[in-house]
Amino acid sequence: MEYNVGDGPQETFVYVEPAPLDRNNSTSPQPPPSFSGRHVKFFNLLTVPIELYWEQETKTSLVKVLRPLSTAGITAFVDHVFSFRLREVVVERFRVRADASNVFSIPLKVVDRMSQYYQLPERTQPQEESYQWLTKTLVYNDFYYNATGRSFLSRYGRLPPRHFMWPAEYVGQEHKVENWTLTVLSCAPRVFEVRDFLSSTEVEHLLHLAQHKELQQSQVSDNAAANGTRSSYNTWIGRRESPLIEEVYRRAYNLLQVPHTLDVTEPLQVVRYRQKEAYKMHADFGYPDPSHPEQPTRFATLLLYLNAVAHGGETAFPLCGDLRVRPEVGKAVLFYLQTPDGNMDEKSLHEALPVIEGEKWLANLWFWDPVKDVASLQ
Ligand SMILES: O=C(O)CCC(=O)C(=O)O
Ligand SMILES: [Fe+2]
Repeated sequence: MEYNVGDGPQETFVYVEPAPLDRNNSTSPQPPPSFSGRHVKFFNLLTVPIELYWEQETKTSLVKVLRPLSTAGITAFVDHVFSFRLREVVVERFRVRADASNVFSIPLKVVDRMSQYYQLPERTQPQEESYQWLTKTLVYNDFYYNATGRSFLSRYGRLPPRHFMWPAEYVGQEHKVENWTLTVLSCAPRVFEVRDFLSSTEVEHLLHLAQHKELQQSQVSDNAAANGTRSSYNTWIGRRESPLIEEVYRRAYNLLQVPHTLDVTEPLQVVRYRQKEAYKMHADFGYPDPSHPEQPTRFATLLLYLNAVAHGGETAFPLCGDLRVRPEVGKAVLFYLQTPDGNMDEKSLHEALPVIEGEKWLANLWFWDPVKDVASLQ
């Protein structure tokens, strides 16, 4: 794709999603989404915090406060309206669209005028750097959206993922790693299942370790918006807690073909959902500080199901038809959070449906690209 973000014409590789194939190599249409929502990314280009509100007919509610020169992402429904407010004044309104990019900012041409009008502080040197990256990203997003039909949810200049990605050319395609088989459940996003990834001894061991720790109410990074988003409890299990756990990590690294030497994962997060508990639609990736040269963020999620749920509790991927994965003891599900050009994959939005009967136990293992750097997230 050719583009120009102000440094002269340039060319780059962008990922255009291929039509999925069926087993006979003929193209089959991508199933339509069963969810009328989108991932929405907001940019604050000002040197002061900006408040993001959700505007409903009868009330408005604060979603979050964006720090100066930062970005934030949320999941929202098409046609919902949001606003930026500065000193209680609405400075911009945005409507979530089904047929356009949902990357939103105060228009570039009014940033300076607005800064003067409100007598905002001048940009410091690090803020100036972030400002340059963010404005280039906004310009790049227009080119990217035209070429790919997707919003550019990464930062301009971010490299493609350094890690290997398994191809997903058709549903049912299989890849073998050691004694395990990755079976493609969806091509966009790339979702794979691996049955019997954990032995029953490993599952019992993980449950045993988790049950002996104190479970905490699950958190999400953006608290204000998240009230009611995630109702489960969880705890964390580090790699070195036992030889059996170390073996699970080793196998997971092999499954994804990522280097063992790098600190590419977070600790295992074991989650318990009781009846009615759920995790509403969300993205697992986050946004690093725009000035961070590596732009570290989550790259892939490996879900490990630790029990079979009597009723409910499926993991749903509603932006690729209505894929629902049923928990089964020892089953793993791998999905990528990025596309091969380093963009964040909006289609990886997913949801843990409410448990209707029984309990659900699951572990998340999050892989980072290039390496874990939680402190970089805004
Ligand atoms: O519980 C599940 O099925 C998915 C959990 C999840 O998406 C998360 O914890 O980020
Ligand atoms: Fe998730």
